[in-house]
Amino acid sequence: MDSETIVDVRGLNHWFGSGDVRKQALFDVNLMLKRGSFTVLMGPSGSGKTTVLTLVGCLRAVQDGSVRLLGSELNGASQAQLVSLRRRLGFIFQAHNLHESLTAVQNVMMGVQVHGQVADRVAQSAAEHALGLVGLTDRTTYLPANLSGGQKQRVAVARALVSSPALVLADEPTAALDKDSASEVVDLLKRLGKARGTTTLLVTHDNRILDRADRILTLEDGRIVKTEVRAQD
Ligand SMILES: Nc1ncnc2c1ncn2[C@@H]1O[C@H](COP(=O)(O)OP(=O)(O)OP(=O)(O)O)[C@@H](O)[C@H]1O
Repeated sequence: MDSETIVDVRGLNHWFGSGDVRKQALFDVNLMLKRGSFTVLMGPSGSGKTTVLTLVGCLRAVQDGSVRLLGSELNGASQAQLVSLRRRLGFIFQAHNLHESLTAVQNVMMGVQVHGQVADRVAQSAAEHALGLVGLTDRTTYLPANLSGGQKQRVAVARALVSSPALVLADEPTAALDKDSASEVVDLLKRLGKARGTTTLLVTHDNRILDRADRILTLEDGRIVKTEVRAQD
């Protein structure tokens, strides 16, 4: 795998449950993400999108097939290896998952401090910078309760990007947002990702996002049934 390939998934199968209720959720999934690309994974509810994202994100164990992430094979990797790889990723979820008792800047600082011992002063300055990039310079001391849905999700984007992860995994990041906020959040992810060479894999039902993607993969019943490549500026 060359250094431009961030994720390489081959022949990935996955099952949930055991015995009579064992059910196959993924069938022979193959996908490759190149450095700096912005890929959207779409498909109906239950088609397996979140399962793919959680396997690539080291959030569940690979059962069958190969997932190479940043040059490391996840199938058979130890918990310690998975934890250390997970630290190199940024995650954004549908619900922003901010800590309600922490201000915007403190939430983003946590994105720096999960990576180990970083002086508060250094983490704070990185967090303030990241909040500036998402247009929230004047909201750094606000608690989540005093921010709009779009602003909270922008804080979540800042938190995911603050430590310059190689790969950002986003699961339905715009589901709870109105049209304008959704566009803003996706544009930010795309623009900041391109500027920093971050690779993005974004799971969505949201058709409003599709014109931003370099590549759109469609999953149905656990299989990738379509790959569309979009010309980008
Ligand atoms: N923890 C689990 N236990 C049992 N079955 C599961 C589990 N998680 C997912 N599944 C099943 O695996 C299949 C794929 O689910 P997954 O959540 O990946 O789909 P999805 O495309 O992300 O759906 P949605 O858009 O509704 O989030 C579904 O049939 C689902 O019911």
